[in-house]
Amino acid sequence: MSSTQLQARVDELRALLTRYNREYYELDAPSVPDAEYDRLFRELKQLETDYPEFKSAHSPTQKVGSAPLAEFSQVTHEVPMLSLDNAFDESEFAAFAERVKERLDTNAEVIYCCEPKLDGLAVSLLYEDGKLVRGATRGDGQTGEDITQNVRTIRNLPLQLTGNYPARVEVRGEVFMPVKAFNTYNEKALARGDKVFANPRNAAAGSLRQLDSRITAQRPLHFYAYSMGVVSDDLELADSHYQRLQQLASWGLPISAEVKQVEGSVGCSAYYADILKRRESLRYEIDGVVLKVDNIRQQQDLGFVSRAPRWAIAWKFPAQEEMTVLNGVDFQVGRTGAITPVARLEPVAVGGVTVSNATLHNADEIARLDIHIGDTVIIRRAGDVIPQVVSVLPERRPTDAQAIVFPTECPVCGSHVERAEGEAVARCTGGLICAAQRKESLKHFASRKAMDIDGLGDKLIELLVEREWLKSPADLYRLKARELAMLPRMGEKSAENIVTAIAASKSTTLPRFLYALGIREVGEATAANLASHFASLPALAEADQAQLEEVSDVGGVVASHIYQFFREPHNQQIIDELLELGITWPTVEQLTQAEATLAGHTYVLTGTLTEMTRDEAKQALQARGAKVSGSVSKKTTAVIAGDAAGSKLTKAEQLGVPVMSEQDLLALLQR
Ligand SMILES: NC(=O)c1ccc[n+]([C@@H]2O[C@H](COP(=O)([O-])OP(=O)(O)OC[C@H]3O[C@@H](n4cnc5c(N)ncnc54)[C@H](O)[C@@H]3O)[C@@H](O)[C@H]2O)c1
Ligand SMILES: [Zn+2]
Repeated sequence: MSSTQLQARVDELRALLTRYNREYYELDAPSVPDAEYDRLFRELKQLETDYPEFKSAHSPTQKVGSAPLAEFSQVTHEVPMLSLDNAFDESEFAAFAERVKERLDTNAEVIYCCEPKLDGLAVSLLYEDGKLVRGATRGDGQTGEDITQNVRTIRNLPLQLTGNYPARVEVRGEVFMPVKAFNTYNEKALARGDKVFANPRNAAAGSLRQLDSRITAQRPLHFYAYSMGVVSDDLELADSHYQRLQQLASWGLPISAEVKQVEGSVGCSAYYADILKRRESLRYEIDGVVLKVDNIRQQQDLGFVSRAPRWAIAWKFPAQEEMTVLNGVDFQVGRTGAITPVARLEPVAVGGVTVSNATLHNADEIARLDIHIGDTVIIRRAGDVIPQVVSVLPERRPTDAQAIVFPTECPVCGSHVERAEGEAVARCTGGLICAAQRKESLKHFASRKAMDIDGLGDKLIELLVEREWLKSPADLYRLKARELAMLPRMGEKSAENIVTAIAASKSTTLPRFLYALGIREVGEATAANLASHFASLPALAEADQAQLEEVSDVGGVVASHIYQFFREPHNQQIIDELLELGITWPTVEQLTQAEATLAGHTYVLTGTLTEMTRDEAKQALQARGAKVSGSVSKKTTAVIAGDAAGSKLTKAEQLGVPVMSEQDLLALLQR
């Protein structure tokens, strides 16, 4: 590279890092993963080392954090709050440990204090006479933001010290959001339609740096102390960092249970390996371990460089977030027909493994991320959880990026895909024939409240599906005892029993058969209502949406599920096969005209009845052909109001729907 090219690269790196610092420290909304930031930072540092003419005190490599936001009052740190140097692998850590020994001019093993590197944000807490009087962020290391009111809301942070504490002490530590709390917070935010946080570190920073401390108070933040700033001299401090942490603990300050004293670089390596192994089981997210020379005198001998102490290093774990390119999207069909978009990624190492797939959850998530094929995306893989797409880098979108089109047909069976109103999940409607759903729909079909096939357990169904003996419920009725008997652990006798039970299930009832079909949201009760309303299967299959909604307990969503089910030719075909194979039921008695005195009327029950329960009233009305609905509309014939009737009564009055008393109801039922 020519000197002009080098200068251009240095300028570019500085501009990028300055921008990323602002996004990360000031806005709590980074646009690139830490791994990318770290790569650029190291590249710049290397260039500045190799070509000292590019060195500058204004370079991001010489600075800590970012300037405090003007919205907050400012706090000047009496002792600067620094950053830490990083090691990304064993050899970098070994080089650090060597340098420490050389600088201390010792051959003896150095004692280290090892701590988890909590991934949150650094705070400074000032205690005077044991009382918390001020809390501040690190800011640019010299000046931070006054967040006293906010830190006061952190539950495990003492407002008053206990035991034998010094008159004045500045405590430093990390504020973070435990992983479980972070997940719960995001789930709720998603349900409310609020902004979600990309990771626990952003959640902690965004929650703590609020102008309104009431918002901070609602966020599940946590604090661990890891060092001291200035301390008044009325109390003697230990000359070991580890011992000082114990002193902090004795004053009531929470410290991590993972803090450990070890000998030399061998001890540090073992600590690193142990914590890395347990990383996922810790309650909080960590991005590495911090290894500190334990002896305070040795710390002082080693001193500082511009942005970090020479006596400590952050040995980072493999990053849990990385960036890569979205090459395409596949749509997978789950056991219940739910269709999940899966991102096909350019393979990338995340959290120590190569990731080439990530879930995109559903169509809403695709819209929320505004993700296109060809986009550069940030992937997060924490623990055993399926990798997630956190965000998209819109500025890196290529011109030929393609929008993601959700399929209208099931990729497995070709059935129509349905997405119910108000639901995030899209589903395949081919429940009976869809290979992806075969096991579940067959288990349901055979279950006790459905076709009630004795002896046909879940395990056997799974085996039969795996062997492809069962592709649809109709295949059940074609099974031969002789074939079944060849299965492992199946005697001739039990094979015969099963075939007999299958044959016996042929004579069933219409409600059972409807329930067995596994139409979404059609439970036993709805199946029974459908059967008595339509009396025959063809009548039900031909009913339109409005006719279906006339059935008691059938609302718009259920009606649409039923309607769609019978529009699917595959489903109709299986039903025909089943009937041909001999499934029968006694004709359902439709109400005679004489019995159906209330046919075509819809009633709504509200309040407490005295002569009967609401359920009894409902059954009595339904027995006379009426529909009983849960909500009042213009179509309601009348609202029957018992004692303490509420909003439904008001609604009826607003809509001009007649209101009847319990006495009126009794009279109606007498007719
Ligand atoms: N994604 C981005 O755009 C972006 C931008 C800026 C910074 N960053 C990330 O932040 C890092 C730099 O941040 P930094 O200057 O805060 O340094 P750092 O996070 O690498 O290390 C210093 C910090 O570690 C924390 N810490 C946690 N546990 C500790 C312990 N036991 N003892 C001492 N300190 C402990 C403290 O908050 C301290 O300030 C980068 O390496 C990068 O990963 C990312
Ligand atoms: Zn399907």
